[in-house]
Amino acid sequence: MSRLIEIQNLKKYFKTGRGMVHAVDDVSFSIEQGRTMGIVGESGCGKSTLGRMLVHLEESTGGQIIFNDEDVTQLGKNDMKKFREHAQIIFQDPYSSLDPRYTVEDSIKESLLISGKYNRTQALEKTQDLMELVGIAPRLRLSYPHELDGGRRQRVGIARALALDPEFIVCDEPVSALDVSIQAQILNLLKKLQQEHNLTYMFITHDLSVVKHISDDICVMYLGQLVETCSSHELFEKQFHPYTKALLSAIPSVDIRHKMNRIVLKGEITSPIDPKPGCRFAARCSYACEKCHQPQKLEEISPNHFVSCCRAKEING
Ligand SMILES: Nc1ncnc2c1ncn2[C@@H]1O[C@H](COP(=O)(O)OP(=O)(O)OP(=O)(O)O)[C@@H](O)[C@H]1O
Repeated sequence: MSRLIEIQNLKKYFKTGRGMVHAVDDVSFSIEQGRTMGIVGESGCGKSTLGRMLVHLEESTGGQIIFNDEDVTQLGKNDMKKFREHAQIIFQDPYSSLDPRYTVEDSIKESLLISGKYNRTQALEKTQDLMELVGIAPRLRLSYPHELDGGRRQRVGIARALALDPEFIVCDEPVSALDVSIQAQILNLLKKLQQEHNLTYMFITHDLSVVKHISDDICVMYLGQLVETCSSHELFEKQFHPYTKALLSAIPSVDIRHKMNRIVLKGEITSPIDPKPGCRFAARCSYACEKCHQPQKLEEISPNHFVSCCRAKEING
């Protein structure tokens, strides 16, 4: 397996009237071709900002994004245009990302025509192929977004993302706005497309049962930082970071072996504005001590399982 995307010390800070928001702070990980990296963490931890940087909808403040061995943050205008064809995004709410004045056909055809790679006839043919690929009936080609249900709208969003044959897709909460029955259909469609087209996904969600179903590997984020990462299978078996333990303890489990006592977090959430060095979870962590106020490093605690907690070994025996 080869590495498709690697991010190194990636940062995004937003300047605000009250100070600098550290939305993504020194995050590093990589994704192998054809695999899905799940990104989990509570609201405001920087998931969407990270996703937007990886498809260059947002400029990074620092760090590197290596895509197919090239640093995307250093690309010129023409190479950036090419990169943006290879890296696409699917949004949570296709209703707001689709133009209400465009029919299904126009929405999908648009990016094909803008790319300059297809003439009108070819773009129309490819649009029809894409509709079939994502399961939109031909009779819906002239429908407008408001005439479609949520599932079909998301299928249009997926067809648009696939139009230029990308290698990498950021899926930013793509099923959170859908009914549970439709969620499964869209997740299965994404999996099928991944297998057929060897796609690499970064899948952002706050829903742990969704991430368990779809991801090969998982990154757990807390207030802009990566606190734990390993394979999905391993994370649901054994967590080392106190925040990951609390996050996973909230999932209802029918399997008695994996039943965890719910850990209710107490204490103030640290502000993302000009945070102090040290563990950002310390204010809510029952294991916090003096050492936690010093900068923490992501360390390999077992093969391919990385944790950013100076007490991880001690508290896990
Ligand atoms: N344009 C911006 N200007 C200032 N702050 C921003 C901006 N965009 C995001 N932020 C802040 O950056 C932090 C991370 O936001 P982000 O939307 O990436 O988190 P998230 O984990 O995706 O949250 P959610 O699950 O609610 O979408 C938050 O504190 C947010 O308020």
